[in-house]
Amino acid sequence: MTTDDDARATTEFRDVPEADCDRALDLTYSVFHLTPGDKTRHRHAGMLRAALRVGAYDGGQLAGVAGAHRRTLSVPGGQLPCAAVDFVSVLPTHRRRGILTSMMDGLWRRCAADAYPLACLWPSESAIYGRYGFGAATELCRMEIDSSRPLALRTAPDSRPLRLIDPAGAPARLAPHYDATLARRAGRFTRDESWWRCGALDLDGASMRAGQDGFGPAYVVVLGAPGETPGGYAVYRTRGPGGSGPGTVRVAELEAESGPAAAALWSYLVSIDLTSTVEIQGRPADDPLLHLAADRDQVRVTGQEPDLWLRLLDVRAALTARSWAAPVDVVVDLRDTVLPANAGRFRLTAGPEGATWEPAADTPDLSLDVRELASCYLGGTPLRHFAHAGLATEHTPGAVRRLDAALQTEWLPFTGENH
Ligand SMILES: CC(=O)SCCNC(=O)CCNC(=O)[C@H](O)C(C)(C)COP(=O)(O)OP(=O)(O)OC[C@H]1O[C@@H](n2cnc3c(N)ncnc32)[C@H](O)[C@@H]1OP(=O)(O)O
Repeated sequence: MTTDDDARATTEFRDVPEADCDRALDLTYSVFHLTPGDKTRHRHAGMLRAALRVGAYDGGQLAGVAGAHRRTLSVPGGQLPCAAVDFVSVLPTHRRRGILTSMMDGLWRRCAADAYPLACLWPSESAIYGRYGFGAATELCRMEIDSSRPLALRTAPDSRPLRLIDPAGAPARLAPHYDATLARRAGRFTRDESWWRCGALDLDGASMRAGQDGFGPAYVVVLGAPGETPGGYAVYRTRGPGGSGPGTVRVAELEAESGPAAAALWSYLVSIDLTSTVEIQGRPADDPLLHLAADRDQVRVTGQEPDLWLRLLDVRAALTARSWAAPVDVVVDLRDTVLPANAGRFRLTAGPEGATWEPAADTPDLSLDVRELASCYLGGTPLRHFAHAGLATEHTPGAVRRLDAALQTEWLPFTGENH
């Protein structure tokens, strides 16, 4: 008989060669109970081939796989390389034997070799990844607008023309506008042509949902005259009234340079004939829509949930790369049981000119875990929320307040890519 211990001893953890990518995809589809079409599989195969990949081999069998896309994330005041963990799968016959934990160790070694200071993911279940030092770092709100009547506004809409443009040409038109938003909000990914194609626009119709939810292809509406950088845009799909419910406009993405620009785009989306609901899949909690709507009963927040989870792989690199809203000088006892190089007592000296994070022998002002630091890093959850929950300890009165003032950002971080 083979015991679990024997099985772990015989499992080998190593990089997954390109030749095994098909097997890795089969494993992923089986554990996620998916039967994708050819287009979807082709897209995923391209993404997996371009990713960092580690696998668990039990004899000739691929028992586990984990990948990480090479991406760049906006952080306050800049951008940093970020390994976006994905495709995490372990055969049901091999679960709960530590395979995921060993694969994460393998991924961290690959990330260190490629100098990734950050990693991130969207968990399938929230209970899994805190143990590896991930903390929820951005949140999204789901919203709904009653569009059986025009949108009542407190902000006069931008009067520039609205135009529908060909989605195929949209990446080139929208990219400069989207790129400008990266400086405003942390937690967003830079996009190349292929991420534009497979994200909100789904130009190849290769998303798992394509054609299955009654919604048609993506439409792109832009604010502004031809030849100008748009003052804003929205990407949306529609479903007419019928068996599946009321006519619905489903908004995948909306970016606007100002309140009036947002007002113009939301008014348009609410005014589309034969629809009576605008369903908004993910917006930041500080979305101006909640204030420019004159009748808040017309705009409902239907859910608020964690979005992107972040891991600070190299705490010094992460802290010294971001901008700081106020001066702070605190000594922090940082716990990191997974990556001990981050752990210890450090003095953070930060302010508008930059930051240092150096080993210190002084009495600590604060104690916290790297998981909580990750949740605060982009300016999302303030540290005081964790202190109130007993998850961070203030030894010097006022230390949490001072660190929160320094971490604060004008706009909440937002990702809004994976819904
Ligand atoms: C970013 C992404 O790709 S998210 C996708 C994650 N994948 C899935 O959900 C697909 C289906 N599930 C699986 O493939 C596997 O069950 C996995 C990947 C979730 C877990 O793999 P395993 O090899 O069983 O995990 P492993 O044995 O290393 O467990 C490590 C720890 O996590 C815990 N854990 C694992 N899965 C879960 C879970 N779903 N919920 C809560 N805890 C969990 C284990 O109990 C263990 O805890 P311990 O350290 O206190 O003992």
